[in-house]
Amino acid sequence: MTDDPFENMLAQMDRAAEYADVDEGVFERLKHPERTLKVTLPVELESGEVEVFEGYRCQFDGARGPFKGGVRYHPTVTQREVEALAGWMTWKAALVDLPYGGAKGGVICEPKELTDRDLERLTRRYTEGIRRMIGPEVDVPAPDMNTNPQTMAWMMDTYSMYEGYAVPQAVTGKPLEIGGTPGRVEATGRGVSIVTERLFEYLDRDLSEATVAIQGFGNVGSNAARLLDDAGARIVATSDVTGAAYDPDGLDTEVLAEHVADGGLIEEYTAGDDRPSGLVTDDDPDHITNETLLTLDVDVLIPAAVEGVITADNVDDLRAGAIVEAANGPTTVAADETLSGRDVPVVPDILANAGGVIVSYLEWVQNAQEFSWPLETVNAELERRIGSAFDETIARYDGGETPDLRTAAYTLALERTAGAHEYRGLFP
Ligand SMILES: NC(=O)C1=CN([C@@H]2O[C@H](COP(=O)(O)OP(=O)(O)OC[C@H]3O[C@@H](n4cnc5c(N)ncnc54)[C@H](OP(=O)(O)O)[C@@H]3O)[C@@H](O)[C@H]2O)C=CC1
Ligand SMILES: O=C(O)CCC(=O)C(=O)O
Repeated sequence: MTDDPFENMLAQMDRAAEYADVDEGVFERLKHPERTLKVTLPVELESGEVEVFEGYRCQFDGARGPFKGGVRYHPTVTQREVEALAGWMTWKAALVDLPYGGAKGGVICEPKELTDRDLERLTRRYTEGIRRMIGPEVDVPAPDMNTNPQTMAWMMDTYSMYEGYAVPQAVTGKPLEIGGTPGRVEATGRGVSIVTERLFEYLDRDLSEATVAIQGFGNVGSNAARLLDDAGARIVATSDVTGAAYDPDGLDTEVLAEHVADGGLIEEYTAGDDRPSGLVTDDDPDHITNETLLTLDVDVLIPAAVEGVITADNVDDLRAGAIVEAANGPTTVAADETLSGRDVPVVPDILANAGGVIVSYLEWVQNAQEFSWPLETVNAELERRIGSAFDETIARYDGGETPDLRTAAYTLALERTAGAHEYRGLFP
């Protein structure tokens, strides 16, 4: 088995193809990204030093509509990773039935070592580099790891400067002041929370008695933690890259979020005195490794950081009752087969983390309409769309058509994407 995320995505497709009604020629086509642009990005840093970064934008498949997908800033970005992430975006958009194809962008950099001004220059350089490839009807970037509304504002501004007028619809995940939608910042975490609640309903288990461990406490992990906490679940562990905090009585997700927002590391987190949620614990949390967090005996494990963390090497040690994949690609195919054999429900990434792209779509629609919706409308539409994709996935799995939820989700996504290709035709 492989650590290569692209190979992992292909293996997931192969696994699902056994159960999907897809033309062989079209299926072969779907294994190849449409195009990937590699850009060289010289940036004069605030220190006066010039650093040359490398970035990518991959457009994986555009049969169903404009390409859509986030931009990641991370030291471990590779072309293959960006191509895998663009593939997963394609299956995600198809599964939740958005009129989009899939894309992804990435820049190899360590954002923690860059100042805000460095990040702005890098973002503007990157946007200029991929400018000819993106646009409201062509390819619409959004946030992913280590990018945020400010990054999207710089992208929107750079794109707009070249067009000569403001083009809010060119990116999503923007600040409200320039055409962002209420609800996008927390949308991915909200979607994770909704599908976890739906899974518990389906399994006839009680979420208010459930313990949850979340790897990663960034945008997605922290919002999922807060919303699941609000839904009554007990968040017993979470982490950043430095390590995890674990308290079997439950962590105070509000205090923890403040600690992280103030620049604190999870490995430094202590319970402190200020507990606004009223949660009572006497002790500071234990500090454990990210690897140990994955093996905790919890009702739900939510990987919400990087890909390839649940593998053949640790799957036998996993004790979680269910897995909800907030991160993209956290489980390798080898581990997946073991979990499927053990009947551990795994809500796949293309469903579990689709809340982000759903609300990005709602932002894009509002920009096109030059009209803005209230938060309640956005959240209700998110819940309706992700709930409906959840029901369709369950219907395919529960009827015995597929061995697990991932295969069920992939068969739906592959059939929809292949169907678009069949109607449009493979040849110009
Ligand atoms: N943002 C979005 O809307 C969407 C994101 N996703 C996926 O969700 C995942 C998280 O994204 P997001 O929350 O936006 O990213 P953030 O950058 O906001 O947060 C990432 C979190 O993961 C931690 N982390 C990074 N590397 C590791 C590692 N090697 N081991 C353990 N923890 C690590 C980070 O710690 P530290 O802060 O110390 O670096 C941080 O807590 C990604 O897989 C992303 O692709 C999916 C759909 C949409
Ligand atoms: O909001 C979007 O358009 C895409 C978010 C994203 O990158 C993802 O779902 O992985």
